[in-house]
This record gives sequence, C-alpha cells and structure tokens, in this order.
Amino acid sequence: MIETNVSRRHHESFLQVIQSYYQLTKPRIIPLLLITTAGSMWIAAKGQVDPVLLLVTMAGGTLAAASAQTINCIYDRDIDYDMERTRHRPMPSGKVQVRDALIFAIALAVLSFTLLTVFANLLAASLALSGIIFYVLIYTHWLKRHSTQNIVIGGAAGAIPALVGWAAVTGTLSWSAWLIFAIVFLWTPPHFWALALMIRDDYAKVGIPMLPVVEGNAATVKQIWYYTLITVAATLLLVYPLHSSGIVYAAIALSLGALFIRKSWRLLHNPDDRPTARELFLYSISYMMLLCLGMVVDSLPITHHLVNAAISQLHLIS
Ligand code: HEM
Ligand SMILES: CC(C)=CCC/C(C)=C/CC/C(C)=C/COP(=O)(O)OP(=O)(O)O
Repeated sequence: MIETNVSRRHHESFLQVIQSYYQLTKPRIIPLLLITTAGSMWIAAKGQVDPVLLLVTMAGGTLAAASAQTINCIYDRDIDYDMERTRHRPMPSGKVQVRDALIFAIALAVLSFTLLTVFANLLAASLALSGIIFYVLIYTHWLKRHSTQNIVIGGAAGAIPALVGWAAVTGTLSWSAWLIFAIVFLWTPPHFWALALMIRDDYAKVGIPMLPVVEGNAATVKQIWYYTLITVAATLLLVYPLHSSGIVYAAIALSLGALFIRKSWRLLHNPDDRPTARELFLYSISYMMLLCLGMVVDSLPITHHLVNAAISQLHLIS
C-alpha cells in the first residue's frame, strides 16, 4: 500500500517535470509559426509537398522555436516574476533550474539543426538556427528592454519560419519567400501592440519600453493602423506581380484583410478601449492562420482544376 502511494507520487512528480519543460517552450505560439511554414512550403512546392519533408520541417521548426523560447524564459526570468501574466512560468516559479533549462534548450537546438540538415537541407537548418540566435540576441537581449521598436525589429525572428519552409522545399530563397517573410514581419506590430495596449501596466511596472508605455495609446494605434494597411497590401503582392498565388488566395486575402482593416480602424478611433484592442489581438491570430491556410488551399492541384473548370463554364455561358 505504502509502496503504491510512493510510486504514484513519483509518477505525478515526473509528469510535473515534463509539464514544466513543456511550458518553457511557450507551446501555444508554435502552431501558428508552423502554419506560416506550411503556407510557404505549399506555395514553394506548387501544391504538392512531400509528406516526409513536411513532417521533418515541422519537427525541426518546432524544436528550434522551443529552444528559442526556452532561452527567452531563462533570460527573462527576472521580469517574468514581476509580471502577473508570466509569474507562474517554470523559471520564475523555480520549477526548473537555469542549468537544466539551458541544457534542454541546447539539446533542442542541436536536434533541430541535425534533423533539418540531414532530412531537409543546410539552408533550412541554418535559417532555423539564425532564428534562435536572432530571437535571443537581437530581440530578447538587445531590444526588448531598450527600444520601443523592440517588437518591430524582433518580429523578424517570428517571420523566419516562413523562410525555413521555403528553403526546405527548394534549397534556395525567392522573392515569394521574402514576401511571406515580410507579411509575417509587418503583421507582428498590430498583433503584439494590440496585446500591449491591454497589458501596458504590466510592462510599465517592469520598465519594458513597449510603445504604449512610452508613447501612449494614441501613438500606438496610429502605428497599428499603418502596419495593418501595409500588411494587407503586402499580402496581395503574392498574386500580382509575383503570380505565386491565384484567385482563391486573392479572395481570401481580400476578405480577411478587409476585416483586419475594419478592426484596426475601430481601434484607431477608440485607443483606450481594451475590449477593442483585445478583439484586434484575437483577430490577428485568426487572420494569419486563415491567410496561410488560404495559401495552401490556393496552391492545391484540385483548386486549379476547379478554378479552370469554372472559368471554362463562364466562357461557355458568355
Ligand atoms: C516579436 C514578435 C512577437 C511578440 C513580442 C509576441 C508576443 C506575444 C505575447 C506576449 C503573447 C501572449 C502570450 C501569453 O499570454 O502567454 C502572444 C500570443 C500569441 N502569439 Fe505572439 N508575439 C510575436 C510574434 C508572433 C508570431 C510571429 C507568431 C506566429 C506567427 C505569434 C503567435 C502568437 C499566438 C498564436 C498567440 C496566442 C497564444 C495563446 O493562445 O495564448 N506571435 N504573442
Ligand atoms: C525559426 C525560429 C526558431 C524562430 C523563432 C521564432 C520565435 C520563437 C518567435 C516568437 C515570437 C514571440 C512569441 C515573442 C514573444 O516574446 P516575449 O518574450 O516578448 O513574450 P513574453 O512577454 O510572453 O515573454
């Protein structure tokens, strides 16, 4: 009886340890990073992605992002302890020691690099590694605590998975790859500043110079507005002049974009209204998810067949 209780306790604490390491990787953000990788892969492969390559690239991307987030958790453990939202993370709450987290992060990075080099190619592996380095050194170490432009420049790290996807398929980077990178890059300020408007007091408390803290809500919503407009315009360049996506993607990008602009416009006129900021933040996530799914659907051979059939029907009628 006593032995059973002891083994149950061991079992529970083992699960808690696993859970703590899992939380270090900030797992909720990773699926969207992977969706941007997928959008890029499908366009690069013209709708026919090798399933093994897809699996390997997703796994390599996940490991790289998890490594980057773990190092971020180690570095930011002081401010994470002071902020309500992040206080219960594994580092500030003392569930994982710095040395162990560091070993975990290095193991993840090595695994990611090896997997991508062996089963995809060196360019994809190096891009993922540069994503980790950029996120840790440029965003976390250099900019996050020192510049109101922290997330604008730092946003480049979050856009790298799109390059990884393209590189995994083609072994090179093209204009379209850089455009998908730019779309995620330009989308990041509306995504993050909408959230920062909601939790600016938390950032102010720990002295992180997020734009709403330093320049106020009115200046922030203006910036969000401009970035939203440029993001939506950029999404259309995939159709023209690049011709990498077709009419189905164009319709999706236009509809999603119109809604993005509407929500951003509402925030522009209600800079102090937290529910409006929250609505834009939540929408920004659905927007990126659906936009990338639109890239995938548009690239599929069946979509091309259906579109061509519809166009021939229209010709017949007219
Ligand atoms: C420098 C750039 C970025 C910053 C500073 C940032 C910051 C944040 C923060 C602070 C949260 C709230 C997380 C929480 O409550 O624990 C969040 C949520 C989220 N971010 Fe970002 N983000 C950035 C870029 C990205 C990128 C590039 C993606 C994916 C393409 C992304 C996807 C998400 C998702 C999916 C969530 C919602 C997670 C949930 O369900 O709670 N973010 N972001
Ligand atoms: C290819 C590759 C490995 C790319 C790395 C991409 C990556 C990890 C992007 C994450 C972007 C993000 C959610 C930042 C939040 O940081 P934060 O520290 O401001 O968030 P917090 O306030 O919740 O701690």
